[in-house]
Amino acid sequence: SKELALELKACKVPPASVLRLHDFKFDDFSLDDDGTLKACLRMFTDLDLIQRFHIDELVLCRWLLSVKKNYRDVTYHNWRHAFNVAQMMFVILTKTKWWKVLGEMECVALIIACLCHDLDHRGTNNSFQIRASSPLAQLYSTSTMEHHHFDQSLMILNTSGNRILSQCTSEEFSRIVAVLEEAILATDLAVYFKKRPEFFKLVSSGEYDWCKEEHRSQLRAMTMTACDIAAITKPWEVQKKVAELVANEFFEQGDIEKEKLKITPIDMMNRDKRDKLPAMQVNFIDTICLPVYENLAEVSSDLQPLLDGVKANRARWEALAA
Ligand SMILES: CCCCn1ccc(=O)c2c(N)nc(-c3ccccc3)cc21
Ligand SMILES: [Zn+2]
Repeated sequence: SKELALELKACKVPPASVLRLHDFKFDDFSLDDDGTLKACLRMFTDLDLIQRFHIDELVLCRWLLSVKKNYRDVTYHNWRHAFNVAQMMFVILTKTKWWKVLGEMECVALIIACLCHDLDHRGTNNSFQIRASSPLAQLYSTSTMEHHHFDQSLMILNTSGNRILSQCTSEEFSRIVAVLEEAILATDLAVYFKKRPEFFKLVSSGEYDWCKEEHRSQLRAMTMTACDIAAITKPWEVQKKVAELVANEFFEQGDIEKEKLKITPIDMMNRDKRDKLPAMQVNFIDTICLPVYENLAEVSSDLQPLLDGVKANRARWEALAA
C-alpha cells in the first residue's frame, strides 16, 4: 500500500464545509472509504496539528491507512465507527473552542484516540472475552478490549513509516501517549459508569474548574464517551441504521455464545428477543446517553444540539416500544 499512501498524499482534500465535518448531524454513511481518509487529513489540517507537531504528510497518510487496515470487517466496530467518533470529537473541539483550553497535545491525543479507540475489535465485548477465556482476556482481566486497542495504537505509532509523532520531544510524546491511554480506556462503558458520578457532581455543584488537570482529565473522558455513542444523537434515519448495525453485531455475539459457549445470551444479544430492541434503546438512552449529554451541555451550551438529538431519538424509540 506504498502507492496508496502516495495517492492519498497527492489527492485534493475537500474543505471541511464540503465534507460537512463541522456538522453535529453529520451523516455517518455519507463518505466512502477514500472520503473518510481525506476527511481525516482535513481534520488534522484544520486543527493545525500537522503544523504544530511537524507531522510529515506522507507519514500521516501511511499512518491513517495502517489504522484503517487494523480495523476488522465486523458489523459495527469497524473503521467507519472510529472515523465517525473522530468527526464528532472534531465538531466538539471546534464548536466549543475547547481545542484552545484543553491544549495542543491533548487535542492531538484525543483525535488519535478516537481513530484508534476500537482497533482490531472482533465484534465481541469484554465479558465475552472473559467467558471465552480468549488470549486477550489472559493478557488483560479488566477493560480487556480497551487495553488491546491502546496496545494496537502504540504499535502503529511505533511502526517505521507511521511515526506521526516522531518530531515531538520525548516529554511531548510521553504526555500525548498518557492522554491517549486514558482516553482509550475511558471508552469502556464500565469505566464511564465508575467515573461519571464524580464528574456530574462537579458540574451540578458548579465546582468544575478548567485549570485543574483532574477536572480536564474527567472532561476528556466524558467527551470520549459522548463521541463513542454519538450515533444516538444523529437524525433518525442515521440513528436507526447504526442501531441495526449495533444490534446485529450483538446478535452475532449471541449466536456464538449459544453455539460455542453453550450459554443463553442476555436479551440485548439474543436475536430471539429482537422485538425488545425499541424498549432496550429507551433504556440505553436513559441509563447511558442522557446523563452524559445533559452534563456536557451544562458545561458548554454549544453542545445542546447533541442533547436535543438524543431526546428526539428517544421519542421515536418510545413510540416504537409502545
Ligand atoms: C457497544 C456499545 C454500543 C453503544 N451504542 C452506541 C451508539 C448507538 O447508537 C447505540 C444504539 N443505537 N443502540 C445500542 C443498543 C443496541 C441494543 C441494545 C442496547 C443498546 C447501543 C448503541
Ligand atoms: Zn467505539
